[in-house]
Amino acid sequence: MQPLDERQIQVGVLGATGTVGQRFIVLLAEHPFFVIRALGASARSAGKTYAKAVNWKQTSPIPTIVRDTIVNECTPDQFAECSVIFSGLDADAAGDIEKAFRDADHAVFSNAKNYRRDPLVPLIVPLANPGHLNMVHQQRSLHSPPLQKGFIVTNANCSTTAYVVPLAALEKSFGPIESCIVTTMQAISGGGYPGVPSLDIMDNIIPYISGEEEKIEWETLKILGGITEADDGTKTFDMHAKNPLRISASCNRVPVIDGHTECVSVRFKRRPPPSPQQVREAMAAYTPDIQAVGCPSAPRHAIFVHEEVDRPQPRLDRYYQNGAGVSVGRVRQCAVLDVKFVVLANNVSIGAATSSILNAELAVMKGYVNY
Ligand SMILES: NC(=O)C1=CN([C@@H]2O[C@H](COP(=O)(O)OP(=O)(O)OC[C@H]3O[C@@H](n4cnc5c(N)ncnc54)[C@H](OP(=O)(O)O)[C@@H]3O)[C@@H](O)[C@H]2O)C=CC1
Ligand SMILES: N[C@@H](CC(=O)OP(=O)(O)O)C(=O)O
Repeated sequence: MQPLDERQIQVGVLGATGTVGQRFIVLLAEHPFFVIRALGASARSAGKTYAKAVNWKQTSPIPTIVRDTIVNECTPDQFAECSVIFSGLDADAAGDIEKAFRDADHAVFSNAKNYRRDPLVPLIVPLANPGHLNMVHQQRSLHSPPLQKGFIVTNANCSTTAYVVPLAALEKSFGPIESCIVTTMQAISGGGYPGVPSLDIMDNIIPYISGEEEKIEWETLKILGGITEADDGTKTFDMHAKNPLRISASCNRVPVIDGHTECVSVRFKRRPPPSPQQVREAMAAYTPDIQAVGCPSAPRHAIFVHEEVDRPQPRLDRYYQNGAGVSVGRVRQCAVLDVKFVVLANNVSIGAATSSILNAELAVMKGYVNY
């Protein structure tokens, strides 16, 4: 394990052996102030060294700082020294485990779907709605008993994350958006390891991903909606209720390993709508607040806008800004709605682990993490 200095914050990774967990390990091993202190996975892995427990699928070797770390079961007593907990847990296990860690006063940054709809839990895509982080005060104070340090923050479904970044840029410059149609082409790694059987996905497209369309349609409203504050100071997520946004999502699994590509059409409330060129310029200039705060994992540019007619492509563009930015291309007029474009995001980076790390960096910088 690395030596600690006063600037460093000890973190634990739950689901450390999984697809998202491995990406956490790669990113955290190089992090300027988070230091991996403890790893957790299922009873199948507990008691083994990380190198023995994991089926490592990354292109770089297992970082030496975790190779010989013994994997624990996911119980808070094994993570007492960790102020921050990153969760890449399977959703079947995440509900009870993440709650136990929050109740034990840990700051939990989760990728799982379990708490995304909780009215006190921020659902944060760091390149879109970092301001929702301030809901954690209310989450702590309404907890019984009130919590000093603990909270849960979730990131979104990886397909939601990809297209909500350009949507946030368009809302900011030309909003409100009135309606949106999105068709996804999702990578196999989105389903975790081993994922869809090779005989199903090779030479094929599967036009169904269980629960995915509903998640995209619902999560977008929470992310792009603001927070309403009542006279007594009580806050609620407004679910885009002031300007109802209609969304239709169609989801497909395609034979790509990493990188979700999505075709998006948008209609604005304002008439006349912005031109494709205005949309291109607004996306390229979009600067989310996390860049101003100086989060070390923030991409220099949130959205790269391609001029080439055949971009973005997963093989060429999924590592843009180390997987932390999104790539947009083919911005053009839509004959049915107003404007259409293609967006690509790395589902295991900004779609998962990178978003959690950015959310945690923001929480540290804003003073929400006590360590
Ligand atoms: N892959 C992606 O692109 C995205 C994934 N997500 C979400 O992130 C989470 C992780 O996904 P992914 O990495 O793909 O999944 P994987 O199936 O690859 O990994 C799941 C992890 O959870 C652990 N686990 C399973 N059951 C238990 C249990 N009962 N107790 C403790 N640990 C357990 C596994 O440990 P062990 O190895 O010991 O079995 C493994 O570390 C999921 O909730 C997923 O929905 C979100 C956005 C994108
Ligand atoms: N279902 C997504 C990944 C995922 O796990 O999503 P969620 O965390 O919303 O269940 C995909 O297959 O690409």
